[in-house]
Amino acid sequence: MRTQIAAANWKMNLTLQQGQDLLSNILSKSTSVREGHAVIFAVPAPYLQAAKEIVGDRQNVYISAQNIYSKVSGAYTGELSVEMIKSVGVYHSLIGHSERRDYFGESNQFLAEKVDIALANDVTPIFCLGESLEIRESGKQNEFVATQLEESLFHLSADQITKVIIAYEPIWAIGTGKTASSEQAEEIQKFLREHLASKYGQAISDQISILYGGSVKPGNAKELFSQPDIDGGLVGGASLVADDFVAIIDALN
Ligand SMILES: O=C(CO)COP(=O)(O)O
Repeated sequence: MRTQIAAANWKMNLTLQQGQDLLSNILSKSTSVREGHAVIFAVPAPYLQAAKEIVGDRQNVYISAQNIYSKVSGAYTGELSVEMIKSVGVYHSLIGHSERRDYFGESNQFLAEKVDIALANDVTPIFCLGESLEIRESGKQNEFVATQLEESLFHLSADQITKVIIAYEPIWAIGTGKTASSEQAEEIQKFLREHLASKYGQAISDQISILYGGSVKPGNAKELFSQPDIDGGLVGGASLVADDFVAIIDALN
C-alpha cells in the first residue's frame, strides 16, 4: 500500500504567530497519524525551525520547505538550500509548484537539477506538475504532463524515483474553487502511473504516492482520495483553516 498523504501548502501566507497557532491547533485535533499515512506542512522558509519544534517527535508528521535552490551553498543571494533546511531538521521540499514555474520561470530542466540535489541530500522532493486551462481545452494534458515527468524525473534510477512524491495540480483548479472532478483527476493520475510504469515497471510505479492538488476541500476530499490512483492531496486554501485541514486528514484512506 502506498503512503496516503495530506500535505498543506501555506504558500506566502500567515505570520509566524498565526502559523504556530494553526499548526498547534491542527496537531491538537489530529493527535496521531497512523502508519501508512503522512501529514506534511510546507511552511514559509522563516518558520521551518519553529514548525519543526512544534511537531517534535510526532510520528508520520513532517515539515517541508516550499522550494529549494539547485545548489548546496554559495553566492546565490536570497535562495534556500537543502543544507539549510536539513540543518533545521527538515527533509522534504516542494519542487516545481506551478506558481514557481509561472512567476519565476522554472523550467523542467532546472527542476530536474533541484530534484537531483534534494535526493543527493536525502531530502524528499514533492514534485508538482500539471497543465494550464489552455492545454486542458486543447486536449493535450496527458502529453504535457508526460513531458514534465520525462524532462524532470526520467533520468532518475528506479531506486531514486521511489523516493519522490508526485503532486498533480491542474493550474486551472488552483485557488479557483474549480476542482477537477474525481474522474478527471483519476484519469490523468492513472495515466501518470502508467507512464511511470512504462519507464520503471509496474512494481516501482505502484510504490509512488501521487497526490492531487487544486481546490481540495473537506467536501470533496473523501471522493478524490477514494480513487485508486489518488494517494491524498496537496492543499492550499483549505490548509489555512484548522478544522478544514483536519477534516482532509481524516478523509485519507
Ligand atoms: O496549489 C495548491 C497546493 O499546492 C492548491 O491550492 P488550493 O487548494 O488553494 O487550490
